[in-house]
Amino acid sequence: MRIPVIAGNWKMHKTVKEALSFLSTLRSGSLPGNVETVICAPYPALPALVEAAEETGIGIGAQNLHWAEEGAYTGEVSARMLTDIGVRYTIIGHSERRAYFAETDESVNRKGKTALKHGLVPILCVGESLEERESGKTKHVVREQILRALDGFGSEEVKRLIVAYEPVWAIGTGRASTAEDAGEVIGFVRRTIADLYDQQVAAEVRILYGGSVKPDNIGSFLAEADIDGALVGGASLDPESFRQLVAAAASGREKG
Ligand SMILES: O=C[C@H](O)COP(=O)(O)O
Repeated sequence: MRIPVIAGNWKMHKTVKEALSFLSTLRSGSLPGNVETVICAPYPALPALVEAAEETGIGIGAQNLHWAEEGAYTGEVSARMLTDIGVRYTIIGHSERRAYFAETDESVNRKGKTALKHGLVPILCVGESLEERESGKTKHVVREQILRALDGFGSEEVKRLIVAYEPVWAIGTGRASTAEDAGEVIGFVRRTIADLYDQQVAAEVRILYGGSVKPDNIGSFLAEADIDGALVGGASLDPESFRQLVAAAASGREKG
């Protein structure tokens, strides 16, 4: 059975103080235990969040990492620096990094390998632009992103991955995909993984939807057989809204 995942991506929001205040509010209520709950925060907040999240069951993640072990890469952060402070997840290939920071499928692939080597769980983001969608290329684009990102990955590595399907046009726009469309693309991603590996591997990989997920629409996404949770931007910034997202995932049915 696949455990559902709710991952918040705070993007470039929250100082250390604001991050700790969020966690303190979140901790003041109960969080269900049968959901893998993750917060991907800006680097400066990570050490304090890891410490504050101890014994809460909440995993802390980065939003990016560098693929090299170490070296002359000004401004970058390595996998070892993240694991050293207790970070357990990292987003790779978010569309904002692809669009604004020249992230390529090749760098995403290298980052994924480095993350796995160091025991981090990569949250691999894929998704098509509006233009690609309107020209009927969604599945082609997503398949290519998956093939290139997973190039050279073994079955055991892929099982540890979390994939997030995030159509670029749905991110931060308030215009979410329909649950049916998202379910169809995510089913296609699972079949692509089954073709590349096998059914068992595909059945174990958690695949999330991301793009304008809110407490009032998450239920429809979670009702889709292949959708295992959500990667959430805006609605993860408020502790009450984030709690509602986690609660919705906890009340869903088991999948896989
Ligand atoms: O990583 C999260 C996504 O970019 C979704 O952001 P959003 O929920 O603000 O649309």
